[in-house]
Amino acid sequence: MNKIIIGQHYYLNIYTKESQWDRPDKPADPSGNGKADGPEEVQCSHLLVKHSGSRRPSSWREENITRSKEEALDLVKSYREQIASGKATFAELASKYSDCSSAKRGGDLGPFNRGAMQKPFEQAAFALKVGELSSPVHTDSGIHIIQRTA
Ligand SMILES: O=C(O)CN(Cc1ccccc1)C(=O)c1nc(-c2ccccc2)[nH]c1C(=O)O
Repeated sequence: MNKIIIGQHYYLNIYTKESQWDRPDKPADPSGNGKADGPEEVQCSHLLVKHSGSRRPSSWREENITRSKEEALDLVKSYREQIASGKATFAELASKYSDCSSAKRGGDLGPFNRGAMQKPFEQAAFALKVGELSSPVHTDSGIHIIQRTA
């Protein structure tokens, strides 16, 4: 149990809201990216593969999408592998295979804040570092690979 000494000054980082007894050895980082809850806004691209259980099993690619969820997951994993190994770029595969209308923009969704996307998508996107590829993400729309671009 730490002793509390009445009247002892402590130091508060006004950006990350963290406090400490010892005098900080460097100025606080105003971008607030030091700690706490991560970025306010991210920019991402995604590749969506819909399946028979998608809320809207239709897209610019295919009027009536009948593939199973398992088939969709196999496809998403294969696209992820091609991107991660450098065999193809994210934009090449998203523009050819994504069942989202953003396929026309290489999968780019532009910048967004928390609250804009379905929760599983948001959680995955905000946990990525810039340039990082997500694991397969399941939403009501289908199965996604997400790449954070900013
Ligand atoms: O889920 C639904 O009931 C229908 N949707 C939502 C939707 C439909 C058209 C445009 C944008 C979003 C989709 O299935 C969908 N979701 C997305 C999506 C999901 C997560 C992040 C970004 C886009 N794109 C699409 C699309 O057709 O183009």
